[in-house]
Amino acid sequence: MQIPPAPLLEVRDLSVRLGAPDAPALIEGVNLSLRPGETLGLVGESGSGKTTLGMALMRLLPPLLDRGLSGQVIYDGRDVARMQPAELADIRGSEISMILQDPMASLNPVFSVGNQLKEGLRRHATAPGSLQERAIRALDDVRIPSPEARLASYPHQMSGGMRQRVVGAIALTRAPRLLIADEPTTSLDVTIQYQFLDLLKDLQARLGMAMLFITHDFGVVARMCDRVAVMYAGQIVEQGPVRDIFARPTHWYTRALLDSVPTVNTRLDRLPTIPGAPPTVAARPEGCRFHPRCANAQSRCRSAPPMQERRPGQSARCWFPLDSERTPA
Ligand SMILES: Nc1ncnc2c1ncn2[C@@H]1O[C@H](COP(=O)(O)OP(=O)(O)OP(=O)(O)O)[C@@H](O)[C@H]1O
Repeated sequence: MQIPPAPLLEVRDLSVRLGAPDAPALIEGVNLSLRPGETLGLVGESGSGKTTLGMALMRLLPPLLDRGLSGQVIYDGRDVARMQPAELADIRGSEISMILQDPMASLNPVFSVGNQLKEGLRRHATAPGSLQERAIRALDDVRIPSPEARLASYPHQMSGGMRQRVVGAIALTRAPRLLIADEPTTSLDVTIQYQFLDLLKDLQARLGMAMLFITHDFGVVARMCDRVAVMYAGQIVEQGPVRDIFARPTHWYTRALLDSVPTVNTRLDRLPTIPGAPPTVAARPEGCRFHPRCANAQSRCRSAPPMQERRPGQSARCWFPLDSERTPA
């Protein structure tokens, strides 16, 4: 039997509070791990804490929240949660990269694409060739047509899909070992979305990088991810291999989320929705945080269920887990 590689990233009991140790937590008790070459999807409704978690891993949170960070983020044997600014800058520059939802948030509008790419290449790349040649190659890698001519373009002269490719090219100049992609295709048209996802997959296979893929779209999870973690109200409530989570979710929230995804056979008037709305950070209920919206809530759910393994590699935070195959609507 082949021994799987050691995790590149291991997150242990990570919480982010609004400053003081007794202040409300944006995310709480997060545990996850990621191996080289693996893609973990992070899904959940808006406000569940996905972006906060992604930012916390890179220590890019605003100062108040960064001060409220506790737990461990072990990256390649070192704890990012305890790193000093110089070490953090080093790791962000060469080991971990991030792609955000809005490419304009990552690009500087007053510099040409070539300028921004070369800045990244100058600091990080060790590949052969002149800066100009390497910049052309970087655009070619993300399949931007006429890359040489494109170097002179400014971000506003490009389409959304092209801009996101440029952001990808800049992120990859660092040859990162971990890429955090936070809803990178949400702002793109559907066909462009799929092209960009396929491109990321190709590049991942070539570079062997691990990927944390933040999305609210299970279609994207199915296409991109090996494992998935489901977040609700600041906690991971279920995680496991994508195939198992889709076929046999054990948490009622995962099940409800999956049931609200249309398939080609679903009549839209029959699509179930999850009643109610997720709680705000300040109004999270005691016990299982999903219980006020759960179809199977019982009195025991007013106390907090621990995360427990249900099947090999699949665990959930629920007192009364589901145990049946899911038949999509
Ligand atoms: N700087 C901040 N100060 C206070 N609360 C914040 C701050 N940033 C985020 N929050 C709150 O933390 C919660 C989690 O937000 P986060 O953006 O991480 O969720 P998300 O799952 O990424 O949502 P979306 O899918 O909409 O991006 C939200 O309720 C949000 O209002």
